[in-house]
Amino acid sequence: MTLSIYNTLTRRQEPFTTVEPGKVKMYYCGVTVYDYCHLGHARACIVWDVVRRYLQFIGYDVRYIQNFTDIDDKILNRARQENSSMETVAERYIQAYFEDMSRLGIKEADEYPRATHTMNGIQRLIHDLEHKGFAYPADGDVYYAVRKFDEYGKLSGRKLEDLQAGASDRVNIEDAEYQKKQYPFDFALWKAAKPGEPAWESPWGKGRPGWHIECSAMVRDRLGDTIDIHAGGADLIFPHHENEIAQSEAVTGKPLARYWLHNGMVKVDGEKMSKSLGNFTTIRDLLDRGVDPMALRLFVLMAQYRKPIDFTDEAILAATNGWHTLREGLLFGSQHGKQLGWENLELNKSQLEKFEVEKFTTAVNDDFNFPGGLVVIFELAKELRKEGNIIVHQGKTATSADQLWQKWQTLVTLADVLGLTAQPEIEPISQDSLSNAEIEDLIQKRQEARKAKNFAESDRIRDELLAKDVALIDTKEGTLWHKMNN
Ligand SMILES: Nc1ncnc2c1ncn2[C@@H]1O[C@H](COP(=O)(O)OP(=O)(O)OP(=O)(O)O)[C@@H](O)[C@H]1O
Ligand SMILES: [Zn+2]
Repeated sequence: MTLSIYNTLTRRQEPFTTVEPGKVKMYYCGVTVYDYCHLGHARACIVWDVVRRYLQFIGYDVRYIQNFTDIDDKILNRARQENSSMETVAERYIQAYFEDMSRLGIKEADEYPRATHTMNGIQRLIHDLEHKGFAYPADGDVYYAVRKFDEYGKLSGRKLEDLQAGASDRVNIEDAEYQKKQYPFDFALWKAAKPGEPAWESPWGKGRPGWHIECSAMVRDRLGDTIDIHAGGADLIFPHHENEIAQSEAVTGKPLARYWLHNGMVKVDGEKMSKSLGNFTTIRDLLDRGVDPMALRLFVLMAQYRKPIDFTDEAILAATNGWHTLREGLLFGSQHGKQLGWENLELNKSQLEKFEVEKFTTAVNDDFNFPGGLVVIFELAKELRKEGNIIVHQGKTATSADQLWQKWQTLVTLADVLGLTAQPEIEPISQDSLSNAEIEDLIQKRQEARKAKNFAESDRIRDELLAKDVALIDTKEGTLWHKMNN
């Protein structure tokens, strides 16, 4: 079975074919940099990282571009609050983005264009839109005339008439922007400079670009008129991606993207996790609480990528459990390889178990079914864990070293496609284990140390537990713990 994927644009699962054979051009709408990334961003970044890795695994040459939105009202508000500049805020959170994503093992994109670095491309596009009659200036702003683009609404399935009916009682006619627009759903391509805000020279006067135009300009500059995959969270389908299509396709007359892919939301109590709503947990908070980055990856990949997922402590604990099983399988080579006569542990793609690889690709080829791929990975990990136990307890196993080598190579290779890797040197597996009562006692002592603000002691206790394979997760309701070898 070859790869087929669900396309938001056609609302169908379709065979995957590319503009240029063997090559994939992919663009992902990245973060607006005004705060630390939360678990919703983690999901989006993990999903698209794994999609890219998988496409490479099945032989595509992938060019992957992800933007940073570094001009935005939210960034300006943040700069005002802390009495700094838009650049300072943006730089800080771009830096933080790279720190967090490297902890999660996200591969870097080929390029990270920023709105502030794309001013020529943005202005060229607005100029072309104006020239073709899709945009009109209004008092220093420039707006896109949505009624001029016949196909407006084709991605989201929303019709302008319905939008208008739904919004008539919510439109603020006092709003300055509203008064400049010829039609309420026209959107800003360029906004006239406001006092004290950063601004760029342009044919329409000093100002700054709207949000949607930056992505159209970046795609056009970096990847060309038609790309293969345009990705982002499902919250971006309308209006952001609808507007990107309207802008780009009005100018080029060609489809902006062959496939529109959208990841489902991370939710908290049924609501989207969001910076704006304030119901978020940052990636760094979660990892600093002791959750393994690979467990977070598993939390994301255990769900079909388009479906929403609820963030709960229990779900993270279940993923942590899964990760410890998988980790044991991945560490099989470093733990038992010497005894089995393996000289080095280098991976060799020609020595994989073809049948298992096929099961894995058959699963994932069905609309990036990563949970299906994980089933194959977990089967291998459990088999190797069992073999490891036999070796430890009986000194040897009846399975041949060659067979085990193939299994282990296959496991490590397939897990790596999902970005799941284990480091033996920083994750030693100890032999002596603690009783439940001893663990509870140490957790109690750690709580007391934390209450007394003796963080050195509380960290020491956490490390002591970790060295004995007991992981802690602090939650609002107290500390949960988990034995990593179970
Ligand atoms: N809760 C979520 N679950 C999954 N993906 C998300 C979530 N929130 C944001 N994303 C995705 O992350 C990427 C970057 O989002 P962006 O920086 O625009 O966040 P945002 O929506 O402005 O933030 P917020 O809504 O948290 O204020 C987008 O592709 C977006 O769809
Ligand atoms: Zn975008």
